[in-house]
Amino acid sequence: MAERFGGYQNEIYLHGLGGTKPPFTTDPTRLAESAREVLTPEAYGYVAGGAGSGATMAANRAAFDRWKLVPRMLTDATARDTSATVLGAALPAPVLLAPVGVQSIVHPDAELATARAAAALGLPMILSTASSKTIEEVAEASGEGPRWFQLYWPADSDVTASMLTRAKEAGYTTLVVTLDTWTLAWRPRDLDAAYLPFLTGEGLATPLSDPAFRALLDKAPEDDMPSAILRWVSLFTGTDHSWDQLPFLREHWDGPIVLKGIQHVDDARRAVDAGVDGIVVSNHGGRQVDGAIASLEALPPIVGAVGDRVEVLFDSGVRTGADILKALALGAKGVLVGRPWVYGLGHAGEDGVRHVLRSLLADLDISLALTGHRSIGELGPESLQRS
Ligand SMILES: Cc1cc2nc3c(=O)[nH]c(=O)nc-3n(C[C@H](O)[C@H](O)[C@H](O)COP(=O)(O)O)c2cc1C
Ligand SMILES: O=C(O)C(=O)c1ccccc1
Repeated sequence: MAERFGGYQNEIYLHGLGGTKPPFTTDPTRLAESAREVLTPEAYGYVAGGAGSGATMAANRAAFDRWKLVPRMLTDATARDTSATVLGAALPAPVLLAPVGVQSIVHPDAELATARAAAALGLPMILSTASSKTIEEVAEASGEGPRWFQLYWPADSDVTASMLTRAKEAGYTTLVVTLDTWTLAWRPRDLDAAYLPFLTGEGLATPLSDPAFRALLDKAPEDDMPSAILRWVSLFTGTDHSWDQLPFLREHWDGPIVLKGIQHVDDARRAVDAGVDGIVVSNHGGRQVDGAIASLEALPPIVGAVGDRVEVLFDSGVRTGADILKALALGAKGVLVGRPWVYGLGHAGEDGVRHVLRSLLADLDISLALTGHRSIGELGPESLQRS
């Protein structure tokens, strides 16, 4: 395991010896601007944008800056191990690909490319309900890689049950239920461009191919796409569910269930009471509630309240290896990463996703070493100082 990910640094330098540079930047802070050059303005705006004024997106980053790592010396971190077990899955690092819908807007290979890149590294790709390739197609592309499925919970129980059955049959083991996007936020960039990718039918591959969904339609989607799209939108947006409906998901799912979008300590407690296996402390990358607290600020109190009863994962704003160390030191068992690899996908499909993930994992491995830790388990509050 030692040096497995950090080895990407050597690989890049050795290529440099032959005059070859990496495919695009290794600088996580420059990924967005470099992707802007290769994406359409609408696609870029959709991926990079946040809700409202962007205040929550900025707060997510500012919160990481308030925590600083305190390096330790002479700890013999030459041989180290980034592996971790997340919800029963043994992973080479506690890093997951956050569910991201409609990937065809950034690259035609879309979720298939992402699935291949994730599988090659052994990291779970959490497949969005709003994918531009079907669950079955993406499962096949995942090969031996771990398969997690994200549910946007439709307002129809037959459709919900059908999609869960398909996911199970396609080999998905862990269910991530996203709670914070039961309706779309006020997103000025997309509104100004009158742009909503799934209103073109992109991102609806799974529902459009679903027998229970098709049974609700008067005409097949192929014969009347606008009606099919509107029907889907009415099922997935505008209707919220309630805590007492969670047993329905448990009845239709055998593996771990994770609730994504938790920010309040009391909701974390309710999740525990509901008997779920994990939660993702997330504000959807600042794309939903403008003016909400930074997701990293929500993490420590939630870990304090429920961390011993449920696995707490984290996302929103993770960009660097140091960010991952900080979230893990504050008690997260794993982190989800969203936009960075989407930019990689836009740049170069599967190779682009791989480059971004390998860069992030190498940065994680090297940062773990240079702060004096030999394993993920050694990280804790004493690894950090708040400033
Ligand atoms: C373009 C885009 C599409 C997304 N689609 C979904 C989705 O389909 N389901 C979901 O649960 N979260 C979705 N998210 C949210 C991510 O899963 C994740 O919470 C967020 O991107 C994390 O923040 P980060 O981008 O700062 O890493 C999306 C995010 C982006 C940027
Ligand atoms: O844009 C998003 O953040 C998102 O979660 C989403 C919602 C519906 C379809 C695709 C993505």
